[in-house]
Amino acid sequence: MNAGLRVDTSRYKNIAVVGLGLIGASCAARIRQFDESIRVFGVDTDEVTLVKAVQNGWVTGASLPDGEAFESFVRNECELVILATPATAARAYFEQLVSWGYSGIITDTASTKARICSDAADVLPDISRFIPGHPMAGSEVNGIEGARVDLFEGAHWIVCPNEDTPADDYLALHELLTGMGARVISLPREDHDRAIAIVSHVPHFVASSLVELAANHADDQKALFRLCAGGFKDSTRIAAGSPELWAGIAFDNKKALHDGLVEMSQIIARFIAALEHDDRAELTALLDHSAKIRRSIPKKWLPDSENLLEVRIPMENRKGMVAEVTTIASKVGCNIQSIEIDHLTSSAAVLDMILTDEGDIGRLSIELLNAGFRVSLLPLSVKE
Ligand SMILES: NC(=O)C1=CN([C@@H]2O[C@H](COP(=O)(O)OP(=O)(O)OC[C@H]3O[C@@H](n4cnc5c(N)ncnc54)[C@H](O)[C@@H]3O)[C@@H](O)[C@H]2O)C=CC1
Ligand SMILES: O=C(O)C(=O)Cc1ccc(O)cc1
Repeated sequence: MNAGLRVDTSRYKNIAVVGLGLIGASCAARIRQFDESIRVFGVDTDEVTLVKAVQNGWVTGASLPDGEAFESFVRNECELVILATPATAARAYFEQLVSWGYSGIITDTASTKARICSDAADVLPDISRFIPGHPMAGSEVNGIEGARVDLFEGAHWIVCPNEDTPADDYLALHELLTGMGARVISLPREDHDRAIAIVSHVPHFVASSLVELAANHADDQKALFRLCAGGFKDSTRIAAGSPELWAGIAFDNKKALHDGLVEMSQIIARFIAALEHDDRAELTALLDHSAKIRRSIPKKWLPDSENLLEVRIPMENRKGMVAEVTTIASKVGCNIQSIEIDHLTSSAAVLDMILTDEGDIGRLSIELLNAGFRVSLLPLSVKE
């Protein structure tokens, strides 16, 4: 790897986690395990949750939202706020943080991005301080009881930088999240809700529908549900999630969820039609198509080999460069293990990314070149 003065990206040493439920407490626990020197201040409306977080050693301080200790932490120490409440609660925190003169970075974990981004834009005097995030890991067990230190291990964590996002802030967040075991994917915030409707929100409502179907046919629920094999359990686990949380997600992403469910009903209608027409070939073709696609999804996203690739791109005062480059890398399936800025001289810097052996490197180079970047690629031996 090239020598040179590195920007210190591990600079988040004082982090506030607001909402210590499944996601927030898992974040706090993992951050503390990753680096004990990081101070994590936890905030929740539920006092029992605060006590558990402190007892487990997942936070170094904790208070209710109106606690003086929270205000003092934000005013004097805090460099990063992670909002891990339902999305509807975020606006009040943006307002509170602004009133306390907070100028550090705010990120979040909400399942939808439109509402929280619009609230941030309304409230924050400088929208570049908000970098939206969304871990694609979770569970049907909500609250701190469901929290696990390894929840994000190997999971994708969507981050939505845009042209306003300062490179150093994005890089520092990337460093923290990869340190927590997650694999960071950049996605434009405008594309997030439509994409996630298909892979998360529609599946949740389909899972609930399957449970409804079975319930409609269960005189004695226990007897019918005892017949469930793994398939039913696999496809319905998420239906046990918090109804309040999911109703919130549904209305925050109403149009995309609605359109996805309509499309889903059209797909089911094709199965119904094939049955009605005794069309075995059509039914088999439909099943074959989805079986092939399902089999091609890896159980775990793992690099093909331990080979790493260093990608270096001169930085030419181009606004939003980091968002653009990382979004292109995510689009072609490349996994950025680390990303840093090499300041070669006072006026010349290079964006330096280490990629694992995944994705379409050829397409990455072409897309970066087409976007006007000068790119150099260097295979790295694992021992370097
Ligand atoms: N459940 C899941 O699998 C996933 C959830 N998310 C998102 O992460 C966020 C948190 O979800 P979960 O952790 O699952 O929810 P949760 O219900 O497990 O935890 C939420 C926590 O926030 C607290 N809380 C609620 N309102 C608050 C407020 N105004 N101020 C401070 N604390 C407050 C609650 O007491 C609770 O401890 C949501 O936006 C959700 O959409 C993201 C990925 C996965
Ligand atoms: O439990 C699971 O498998 C999930 O899919 C959890 C989940 C729930 C909500 C999200 O926004 C992201 C992930």
